[in-house]
Amino acid sequence: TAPIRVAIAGYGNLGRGAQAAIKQSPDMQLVGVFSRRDPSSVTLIDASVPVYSMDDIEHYKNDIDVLILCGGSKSDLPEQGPYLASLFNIVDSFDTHANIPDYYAALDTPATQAGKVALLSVGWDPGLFSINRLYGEAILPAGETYTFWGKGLSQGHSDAVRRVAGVKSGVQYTLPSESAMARVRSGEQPQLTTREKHTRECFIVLEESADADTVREAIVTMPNYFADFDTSVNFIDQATFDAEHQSMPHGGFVIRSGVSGAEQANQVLEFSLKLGSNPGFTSSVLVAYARAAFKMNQNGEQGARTVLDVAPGLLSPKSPAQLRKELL
Ligand SMILES: NC(=O)C1=CN([C@@H]2O[C@H](COP(=O)(O)OP(=O)(O)OC[C@H]3O[C@@H](n4cnc5c(N)ncnc54)[C@H](OP(=O)(O)O)[C@@H]3O)[C@@H](O)[C@H]2O)C=CC1
Ligand SMILES: N[C@@H](C[C@H]1CC(C(=O)O)=NO1)C(=O)O
Repeated sequence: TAPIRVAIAGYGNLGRGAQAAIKQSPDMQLVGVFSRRDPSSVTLIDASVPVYSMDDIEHYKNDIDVLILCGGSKSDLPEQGPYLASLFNIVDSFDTHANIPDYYAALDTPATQAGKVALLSVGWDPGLFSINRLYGEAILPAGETYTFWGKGLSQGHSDAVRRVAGVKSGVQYTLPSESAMARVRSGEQPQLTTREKHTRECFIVLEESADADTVREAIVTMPNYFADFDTSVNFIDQATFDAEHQSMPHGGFVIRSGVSGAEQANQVLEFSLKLGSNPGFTSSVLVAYARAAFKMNQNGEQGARTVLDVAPGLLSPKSPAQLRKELL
């Protein structure tokens, strides 16, 4: 069968990872990369495909089976998603959790009208962690669910600080509360506030003219990203940033602690990730779900979907018969 024709929209950490993941997918062909920047200024991890201007993407409507959106959730996807969903099957990693219902609606209308699938909020949280929170609640209705991240680099929060006026470079690390995790693992089932579970640590290089207090205030009060957390903001110079903040490890776990069965036994469901590269993993999830989005559309589905709507078998390049033979 013909390869699935894939393209990438937005070429940053996720975009680079998506190109690498597509190379690992024998059933896919990368058609090209689209960027808002001047294509001649965008360097691919390998120059095997053209870089096009995002302004021209409509002209490739019939050349792309599924488009992988790798823009930032803070301000790129809210603008790009609805437009691109009117042209292509898309997958994206939108992760501003509080805004997912509104963003879902904003994609559903154009995707339905275009007869395309828009698979949003794909990744690990939201994404694989969402699926495991669902398993936990559905299978162990009498219980509590906890999610912990880090210590590691959140790309969503790093993208968000980079969008603050006066920030030249920035990253954000998420630190889980050791005491909160210990209480959960002991089976206590504590009621924990957002602030009791994680703290956030930012490292920022300021633009020449920027005021540190103004930048710090804009970050720590930022709704949905920092306002509900104890957040520290550390200002460093570019040389230190370049030397000490280039890797993007992360990870975390979802744990459901509940009771079930005639004997009302204690049951624990846990799913964990240990990521050497947050973008390298997230983009691999995006590529697997790009395969599923294409198949769903081929099967006649249209409109917005999330990972909670996707049958796991669709993620695999293997046929259902092969999967039954190999994985059940
Ligand atoms: N659901 C999940 O589990 C996860 C979701 N995410 C999401 O992924 C999003 C993207 O993360 P990430 O790839 O790290 O973001 P980046 O900051 O690396 O890239 C975001 C966009 O910025 C532009 N860009 C990239 N590099 C440059 C540059 N040097 N100069 C100018 N513009 C540039 C690109 O657009 P263009 O090419 O058009 O200029 C790119 O699409 C995050 O905002 C987060 O929300 C990330 C991890 C997990
Ligand atoms: N979407 C997150 C993926 C995980 C990481 C995270 C956090 O550290 O707050 N929340 O969810 C990311 O952008 O890295």
